[in-house]
Amino acid sequence: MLEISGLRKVFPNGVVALDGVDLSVPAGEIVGVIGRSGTGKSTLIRCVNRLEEPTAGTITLDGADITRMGGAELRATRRRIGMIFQQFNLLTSRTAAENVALPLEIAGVGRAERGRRAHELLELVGLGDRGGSYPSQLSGGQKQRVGIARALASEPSLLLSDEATSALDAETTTSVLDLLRRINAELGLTVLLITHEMDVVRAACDRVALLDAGRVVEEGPLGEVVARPGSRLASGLLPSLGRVEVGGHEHAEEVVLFEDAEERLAAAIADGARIEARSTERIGERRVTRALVVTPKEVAV
Ligand SMILES: Nc1ncnc2c1ncn2[C@@H]1O[C@H](COP(=O)(O)OP(=O)(O)OP(=O)(O)O)[C@@H](O)[C@H]1O
Repeated sequence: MLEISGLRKVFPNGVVALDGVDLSVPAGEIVGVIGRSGTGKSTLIRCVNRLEEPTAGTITLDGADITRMGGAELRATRRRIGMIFQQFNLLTSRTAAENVALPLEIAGVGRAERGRRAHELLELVGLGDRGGSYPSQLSGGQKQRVGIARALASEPSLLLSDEATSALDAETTTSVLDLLRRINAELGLTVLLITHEMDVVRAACDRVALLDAGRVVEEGPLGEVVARPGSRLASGLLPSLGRVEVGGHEHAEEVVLFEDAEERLAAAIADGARIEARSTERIGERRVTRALVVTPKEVAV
């Protein structure tokens, strides 16, 4: 469990990047932090492993406050926190297996054991046969898989993902996010992921927080936020189905319905409504149906 409380970061030039962030990342969940460019997402994630020094606030991982740690304790905690990056950050002069083995080398693990673990981790991310390849011989998606295997080498309990799919095309993004979900389920890994893309949140996260000007302005489980009227996260997660031209005696409305969608729409149709467009998808733990409904003015869905 990661618990961030009252986190502030003021840079020496006076920029307030984080202005009192409160955020809980429950153990074993994937939490997405979404926000526009410059809202403090990178700064937040960098404070968690102390690549950036917080100005105030606390960050506790399984009860221990990371902001107060130093020396050996901080180094040991950092080993429990893996990180993956937008640009993969692989060493170009090393093979995939050697990149994965790097954290183990730094931790003083012997050569044979490093090789065995690196191979195991590459198998886990679907690259069991590419250990001898150099980064230049791998696709973007494969490089990120190597990055994920490397992040898992020190058996972290928390994985930080900094726009890990932003440099990848849509199809590769889907497969990397599927991999993250799989390792989250198989290894019970907790994941804090930052992104500027709602599609990433929809595909990968259990919970989401909206960061705006250095503060969390809205957050919750995906299935809960989509049901909040007027929520910025809900409108981001549920893009509009489009517009329809209607006559003066008709009324067009986009409705969001949940588990009782079929009954509600059937009742509306029985009352004379027509459905111009609809889509149903699973968001978090809920089945969400959006429908563009045209009704005679006196009927409501
Ligand atoms: N080292 C630094 N010194 C001064 N200001 C900084 C520094 N790093 C970031 N900032 C500023 O802090 C604010 C938050 O930046 P941050 O990179 O955390 O945002 P972000 O949401 O990750 O944006 P992006 O998606 O563009 O990376 C911005 O105004 C940025 O210019």
